[in-house]
Amino acid sequence: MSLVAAHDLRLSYGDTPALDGCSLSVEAGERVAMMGPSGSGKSTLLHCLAGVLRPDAGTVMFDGVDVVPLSESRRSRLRLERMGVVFQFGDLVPELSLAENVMLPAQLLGMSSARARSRALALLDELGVADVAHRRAGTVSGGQAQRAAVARAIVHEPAVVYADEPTGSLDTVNAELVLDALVDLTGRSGAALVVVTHDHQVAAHLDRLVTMRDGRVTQPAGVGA
Ligand SMILES: Nc1ncnc2c1ncn2[C@@H]1O[C@H](COP(=O)(O)OP(=O)(O)OP(=O)(O)O)[C@@H](O)[C@H]1O
Repeated sequence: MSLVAAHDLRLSYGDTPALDGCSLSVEAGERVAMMGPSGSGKSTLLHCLAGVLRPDAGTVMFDGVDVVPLSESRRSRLRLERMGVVFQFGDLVPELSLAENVMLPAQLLGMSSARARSRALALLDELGVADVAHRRAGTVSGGQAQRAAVARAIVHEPAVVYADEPTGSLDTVNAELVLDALVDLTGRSGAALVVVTHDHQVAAHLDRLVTMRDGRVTQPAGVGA
């Protein structure tokens, strides 16, 4: 059984179809790059997989449970317990320090402050931002914030991390650092990873590339050629 299995998803924003019979499966521990033209539905799919958006039709099985019919609070709880998310512009709490932001999911899941703090600091150290761990998130650079967002997505050892253009707002050096960190940390923890990217080099580092077009996952042209 796949860890994630989305089947025949349909979702429209008013008259605009974003997903049109979209299906995707992700195995436990598998790392998948998702590419496709702007507007092809990548973000919408990721948000459905993470249970943030509810499709108009279709199923999103996560570890054997269809998340679509679940209440918003149950989807939030499942996301907190089993998933990590990183979005393009991060979404850290600006008034909290980087360390406090990273600690949040672990603390919400009942980890003691001391243990959550030491895990957060170890991750931030590994990501090269230990020196700014105590700075408020609103006062650090985009690259530093994005590395903290990666740490926050992984601190509670989720089964899957969804990353939506996590490096889109970063320069090349920071983009590489953030992606390397995502790939490395998910690899070591055994988490699956689905990352939306426009960068073919990133895709080349992952287990599988899927492309989206017109609200559907298609096979990439030329695979195996
Ligand atoms: N909140 C929204 N309201 C209305 N239409 C939306 C909304 N979000 C997305 N859309 C539309 O849904 C379609 C799919 O958008 P989506 O953001 O999922 O694509 P994407 O592949 O992630 O694009 P990009 O690479 O530009 O981020 C597009 O036609 C887009 O304009």
